[in-house]
Amino acid sequence: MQDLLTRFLFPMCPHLSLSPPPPATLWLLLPVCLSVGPPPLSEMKEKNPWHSPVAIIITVIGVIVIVALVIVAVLQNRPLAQKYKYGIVLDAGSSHTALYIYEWPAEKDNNTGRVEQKHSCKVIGPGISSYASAPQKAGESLKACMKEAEQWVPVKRHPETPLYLGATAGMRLLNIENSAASDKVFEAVGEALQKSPFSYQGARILSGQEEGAFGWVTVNYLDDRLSQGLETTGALDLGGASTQISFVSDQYDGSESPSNAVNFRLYGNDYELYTHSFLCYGKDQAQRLKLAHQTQSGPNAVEDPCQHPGYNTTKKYSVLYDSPCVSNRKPQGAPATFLHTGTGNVKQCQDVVKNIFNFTDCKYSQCSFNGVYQPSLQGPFGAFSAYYFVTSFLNLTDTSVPLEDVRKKLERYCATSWSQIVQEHPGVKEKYLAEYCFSGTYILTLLTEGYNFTSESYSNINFIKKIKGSDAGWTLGYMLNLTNMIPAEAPDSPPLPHAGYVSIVSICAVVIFILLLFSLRPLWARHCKKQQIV
Ligand SMILES: Nc1ncnc2c1ncn2[C@@H]1O[C@H](COP(=O)(O)OP(=O)(O)OP(=O)(O)O)[C@@H](O)[C@H]1O
Repeated sequence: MQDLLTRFLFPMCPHLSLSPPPPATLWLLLPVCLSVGPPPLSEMKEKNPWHSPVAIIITVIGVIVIVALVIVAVLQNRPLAQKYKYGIVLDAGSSHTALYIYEWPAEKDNNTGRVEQKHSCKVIGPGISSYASAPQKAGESLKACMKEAEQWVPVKRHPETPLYLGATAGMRLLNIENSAASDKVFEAVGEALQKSPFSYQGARILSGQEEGAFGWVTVNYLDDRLSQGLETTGALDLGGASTQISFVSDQYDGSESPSNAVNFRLYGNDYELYTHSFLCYGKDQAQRLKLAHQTQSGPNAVEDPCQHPGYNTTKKYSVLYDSPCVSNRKPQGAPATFLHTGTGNVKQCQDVVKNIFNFTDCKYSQCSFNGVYQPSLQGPFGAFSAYYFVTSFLNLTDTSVPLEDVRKKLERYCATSWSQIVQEHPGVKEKYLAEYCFSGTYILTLLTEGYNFTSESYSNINFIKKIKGSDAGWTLGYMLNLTNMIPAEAPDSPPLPHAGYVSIVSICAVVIFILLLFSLRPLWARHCKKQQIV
């Protein structure tokens, strides 16, 4: 090649030198040769070589190349039409089933905080455990939400979209009571879900520990605490049939009560999580526990301080005791029904509620209740599900309000007559309305006497429904875990973002081009001089 240059190209530039320069400098001289062109000897000293037509052409080409480079850099980094992936989780709870659709950018499977809830659908009817005597209906009940999901997820993504069903305390209880019935419900549900166009990954009962731990993952993932290695938030979940508490405590290394430990390695950080699920201490089952206690003394009628004055309803024993949480407490010779009336007295309600807890037995260094170990509370807490439904209805989500004032507010609410409550809240389900006084009292008792939140630490609780548009609950954490979307190690990131890299390369190309031209000027001048001398 150098030979070619010496033979053909160099003679085209006789103005540079009569004897060809060494081959290594030929390449460097070439642009100068072409750009400068052979000036007439007379003008050699005066005329600015940069004004020659070839120089202008070369400059224009240089500018075009630079503009092209910049255009390539800009096009390379323009926001592309984003492609998304999807995942669907059905939360088959004790009181109802809900479907959640999650969405994340297709190329960012492993990135942090990018999975978001796209849509949720509340299945009409009760939880799947209520279909024990007609399992087919459990499957049918899911159809409407599954149809909705088909519309929300783009058709071409259907076959690759994983679909999971996780059942919680309602099915845990049914499984304890009648495992054959629980299997049949799962069979029916599985059949229905297999017919969907999604990639069905199975239905199973989550353990209480999983429910607590995945709720904690969800809260901390959505808050970007895991990826950034920040202090984590504890998770408080109050369902219909069970309740979970999960948090990281410096005091807990799993040696005391190891059954409460869950270990995670997420984004390069190790977490030793304390978690406990109390079966039968969800809001609905706790109400049963309380009524079961109250009906012991007088089976025909219960005067309930947790119901509003004027509340008066006949209830069936068969319904009240239809749960393994209370079935062994049914009073001997109990009538078919009992009269449930209200007196609306919070202090007495608190005393009745306390009866469902055992605060005395504890074989560990410290306990929450029922002999369950609990390390000292630490850090902020997110409280969701029924914690939020109840406190938001009662206007008690502001935890900066002193606990004493919260209690006074609840006292006034409970003392309000039932007729007034119904009149003031025409749009609220009567079942919920009848329970807010009890639920509020239960939540305060559970938090303060059960989990040992004090007047100070109570203000560390945040009652939440959603975080950045996604519902707080176990479902997102469950899906992130099953799809391996949270890496154990922090992902290696390139030292520069792509846009930065392209910009730096472009700038360097321009600078090198300019430096090259300038560095060749003396060379060019020397050759011109040589020509003059000759
Ligand atoms: N708007 C509301 N007001 C009051 N209570 C509500 C409201 N919506 C739901 N609930 C009740 O809150 C409780 C918790 O609901 P959630 O859906 O979280 O529980 P679940 O998943 O059915 O229960 P579990 O997790 O124990 O299986 C249930 O008792 C439910 O009936």
